[in-house]
Amino acid sequence: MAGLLRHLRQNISLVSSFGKSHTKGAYFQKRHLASTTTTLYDWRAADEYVEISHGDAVMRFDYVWLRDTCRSAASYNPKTSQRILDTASIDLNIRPAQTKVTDGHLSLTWPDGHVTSYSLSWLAEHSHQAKTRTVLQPRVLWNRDTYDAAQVPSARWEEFMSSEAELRSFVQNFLLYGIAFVDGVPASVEATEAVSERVSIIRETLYGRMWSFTSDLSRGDTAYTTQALDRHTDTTYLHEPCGVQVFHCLQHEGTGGRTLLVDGFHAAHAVLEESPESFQVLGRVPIRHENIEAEGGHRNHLVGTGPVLSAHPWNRELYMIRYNNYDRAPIDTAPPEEVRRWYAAHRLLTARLRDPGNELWVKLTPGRVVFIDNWRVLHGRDSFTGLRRVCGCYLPRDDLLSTARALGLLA
Ligand SMILES: C[N+](C)(C)CCCC[C@H](N)C(=O)O
Ligand SMILES: O=C(O)CCC(=O)C(=O)O
Ligand SMILES: [Fe+2]
Repeated sequence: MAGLLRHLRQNISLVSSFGKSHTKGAYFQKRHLASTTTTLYDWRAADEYVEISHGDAVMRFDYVWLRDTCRSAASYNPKTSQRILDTASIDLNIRPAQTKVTDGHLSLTWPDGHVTSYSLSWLAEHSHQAKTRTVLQPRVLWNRDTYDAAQVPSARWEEFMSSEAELRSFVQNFLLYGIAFVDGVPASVEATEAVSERVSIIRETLYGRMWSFTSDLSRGDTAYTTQALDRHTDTTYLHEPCGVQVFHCLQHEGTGGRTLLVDGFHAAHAVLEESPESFQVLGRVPIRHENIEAEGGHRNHLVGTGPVLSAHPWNRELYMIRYNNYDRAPIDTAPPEEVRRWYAAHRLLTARLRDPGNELWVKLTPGRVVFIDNWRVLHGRDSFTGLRRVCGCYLPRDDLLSTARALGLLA
């Protein structure tokens, strides 16, 4: 238990320490765990695996994995980046007839004569050990002061739509901070759609593809009123909540209606520091959220299940927070003693999320489009008076990450 907690803390703090030692550029280089000079590697062939040592890393590759992962033309098609080899046909006890390392390459000759070759640096990069030591997505956790101090630039509509460099730096900022802005966008649904499609495909939901809403209760949800909305993430009632939310306030003649943004990972990190047990409970207890509409021509009953905090099991890196107290369903997915612990943990997380120092308030105005990482950053709004119309859409997370990788970013 103590070991696991230490492990948790190390890995989560890795995420935040990226913030402290934030030097732009270093984030976006592809990490190479190993140099290609063979002299830096030690290797040894055992009965069931090859072991490669590099620095203090000892990496183990089982033979069945080495056969399955073979990148030769007969096993893998580089044109489609797809496997050809039928994995189920590999003898699970396969052993190479010959194993050697020359010029920084491991080569294995299998009993049927087929030769598989890997560069040691490629193997090191694809080792389980490397994965447990690195974060998938470097992030800068923020509160109001650190976000303000970072002076993250907004993208400009014209450049954003035409220049790949502008798009790339926008996506970079989105990945690091979980929010990013585009300024100078024409105040229309069409332009908002164009700006969104520049980043990814649009995710259609029960609210449609592009939506535009005002306080007319046209849907059975508090968003369609003038009331304040406390911080939350959207679409928690989907098993896979929408990855990104795009907002563009097209019109507001009245008072209030400011947008609240809170870095959920920063708050979760504070919980981990204060109470690792609470952090674990929030990652362990599956809860449900629901969206029920039975009036006004809409018939929906969506239910999504998942914990408040989700982390990758191999490195304990946080990748999603689900937090919506409006849409949360009765908790019947855990025994009473666990539920009691969950409420205490939820209270602590809520306190951190409500810390005024963590609140970033912005007034969205026509022309300023915000992209919010709905798996990380919570949003809310002030109550307001007067006519206010907001449009936007949701984007699937995978497709935004795909764009990021295609632009050469680490995601
Ligand atoms: C954004 N838009 C106005 C279309 C929908 C609002 C959905 C609100 C819902 N309670 C949720 O959190 O998902
Ligand atoms: O009105 C707003 O600014 C945001 C409302 C909201 O939370 C939503 O539409 O998801
Ligand atoms: Fe919302």
